[in-house]
Amino acid sequence: MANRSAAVAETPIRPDSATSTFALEVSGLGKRVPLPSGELTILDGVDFTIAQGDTVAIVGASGSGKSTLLSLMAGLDTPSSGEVVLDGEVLSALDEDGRARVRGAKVGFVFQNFQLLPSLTAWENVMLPLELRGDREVESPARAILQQVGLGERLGHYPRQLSGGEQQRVALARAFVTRPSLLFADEPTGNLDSRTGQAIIELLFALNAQAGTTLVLVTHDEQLARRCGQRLRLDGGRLVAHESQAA
Ligand SMILES: Nc1ncnc2c1ncn2[C@@H]1O[C@H](COP(=O)(O)OP(=O)(O)OP(=O)(O)O)[C@@H](O)[C@H]1O
Repeated sequence: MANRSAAVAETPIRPDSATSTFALEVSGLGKRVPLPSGELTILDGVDFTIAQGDTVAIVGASGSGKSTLLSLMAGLDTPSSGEVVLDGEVLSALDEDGRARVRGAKVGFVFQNFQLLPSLTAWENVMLPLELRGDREVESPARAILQQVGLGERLGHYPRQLSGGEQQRVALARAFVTRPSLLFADEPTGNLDSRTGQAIIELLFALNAQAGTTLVLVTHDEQLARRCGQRLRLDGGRLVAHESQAA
């Protein structure tokens, strides 16, 4: 674990864009879905701002709307009301192609269940976001970041040949290879044993420290939430607390 963090710290990386005052501005955000009997309100009137480089945990009981909020912030879903401004881009003003462009340029996303493509090797999985945005140079940056997460010897291995923690490190490498200014992670340690989860946490914060990437994490893990500079607490789809860590 210590060696992996040290390896990460050796090669500084910088996000391509970090120009706006706020990495994220969320105002009046609401999400409602139709039900046979009416409408379900998942999020209601959520407001907050996050500065570039902050580390933020979204916490709350199961069903409180955490994953929905994360998807809206990352432009993976569209709100019923309100607005998300991501690194200066008003997401609600964009169509799906526009949101995909913003995601490709500014956002990395880590899912709880890794979501690696099983038919691609670790290296190919990490090259994919670079290929999708049309980069000409894909092999070398993908190899470099896999080396940074300690998987330089496993480039040609398929997800089924990797442990859960190794797959999550590939997923982290895939999320970071585009040098996003914001990284969103939904329960990044949720499927891992505590020791492997701890290694992933160290890796996330090492990448944040060296690259200034804003981290926004949904988590039930109190230890991880305490490591973050801010905590957003949801209850029944409403933001009920926005706490900053004591220095
Ligand atoms: N597309 C949808 N259609 C209907 N209900 C939905 C939809 N998306 C989310 N929900 C409901 O909205 C509520 C909030 O869901 P969400 O996944 O955001 O919660 P969460 O806080 O992340 O929960 P958990 O901690 O269990 O993952 C849940 O009751 C969920 O069933």
